[in-house]
Amino acid sequence: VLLNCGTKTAVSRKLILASSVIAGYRLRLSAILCHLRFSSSIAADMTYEHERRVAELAVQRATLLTKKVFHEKAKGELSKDDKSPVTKGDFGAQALIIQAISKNFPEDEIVAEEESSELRQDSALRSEIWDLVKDIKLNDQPSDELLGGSLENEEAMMAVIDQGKSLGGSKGRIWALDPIDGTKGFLRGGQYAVCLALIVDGDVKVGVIGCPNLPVDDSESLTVGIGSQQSDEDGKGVLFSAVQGEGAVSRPLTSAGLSPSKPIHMRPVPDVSHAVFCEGVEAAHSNQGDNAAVAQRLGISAPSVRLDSQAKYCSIARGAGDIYLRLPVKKDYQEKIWDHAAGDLLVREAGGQVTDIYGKRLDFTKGRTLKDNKGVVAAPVALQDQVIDAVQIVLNLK
Ligand SMILES: Nc1ncnc2c1ncn2[C@@H]1O[C@H](COP(=O)(O)O)[C@@H](O)[C@H]1OP(=O)(O)O
Ligand SMILES: [Mg+2]
Repeated sequence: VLLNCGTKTAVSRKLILASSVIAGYRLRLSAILCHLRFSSSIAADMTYEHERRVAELAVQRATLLTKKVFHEKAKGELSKDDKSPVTKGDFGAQALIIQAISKNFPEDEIVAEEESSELRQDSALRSEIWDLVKDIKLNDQPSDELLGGSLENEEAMMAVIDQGKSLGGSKGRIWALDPIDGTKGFLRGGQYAVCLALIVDGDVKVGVIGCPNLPVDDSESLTVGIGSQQSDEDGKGVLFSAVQGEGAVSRPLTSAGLSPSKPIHMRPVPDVSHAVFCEGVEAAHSNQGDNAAVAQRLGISAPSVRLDSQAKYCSIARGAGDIYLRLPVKKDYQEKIWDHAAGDLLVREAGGQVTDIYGKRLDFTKGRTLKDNKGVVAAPVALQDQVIDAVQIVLNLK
């Protein structure tokens, strides 16, 4: 600009012109930046929506299989202490869910509870499971198509089951899957859950839990305890989900597409002595004596609500119960990541905190197990320190 200028006035005029051009560019640039920032904030809000939807539908579809197996058992088609319903449900649900994950997210790793060697040696069991798996569909074409259609044959089913062998770790996208959590509950007609979570670089980003035997009505769930046989009637079956930073929701399970969801929250507990605590039914999985001693120290006189599976995380996340205690029975037991990842996020997104007995957050970066944690303590954020304090006194940790 300056090279072509003649007089002083021309120079200053041209300088003014040049600076207004620059100002114009600046304005446009800031508008572009603003737009970019706005669209990236929308993008951030939408993050993991696809993963959540696929996970919700995959879990919902898998519960169709587990319920079918449960009905066969309930009709007496299987002997009472026959463990095969669990085996069929476990393998079948794992195959259906991994198939949906690997169709939609082929690069992702999967840490799942089962592997196919037992099936490879038992052709009768294999074909029974295949008969179930090949026919399970959501009664809603777009939802079914999103999950990527059916598996081709028994061999494909076993290959898909074995995609769950990842060793986990601190890097990358890793799904943690428990096809039937709470197998004892499943067998006795109590609570069980189909659980799926996406962990990214060690952080749980998405958590989905299907509880076919939990009442849709939250207020009824406190009455669901040991041996209550609340299974598989109308009004039962809840699908829970959470995405990090976006809260937690629940909706009734259906046999088709997703039903409308509602947000869920832990309930406020102004006085810890009024809290209701949940624990497992199985005395071998958590120390019920220590759990009771903690409750007593906190002044809680109400009896515990006993539920199998991650239904405990779900129950407190929706305010049907407040505290979940899982105090260790065996010193050397390492909790599995698929038993906790989805529930951990669900409770934290509903206003709770989840730690181990030392008050340390669950660490999902250590492989297939939570080897740096002991036990689980989940409570509303405001109560967590108080509960941990009581746990540490009871366990002589302080
Ligand atoms: N000693 C143990 N301590 C804690 N959890 C255990 C123990 N043994 C098994 N589990 C796991 O507890 C989970 C069920 O928990 P809950 O009692 O709350 O329903 C199951 O996934 C089961 O794993 P697995 O399936 O490998 O037996
Ligand atoms: Mg389990």
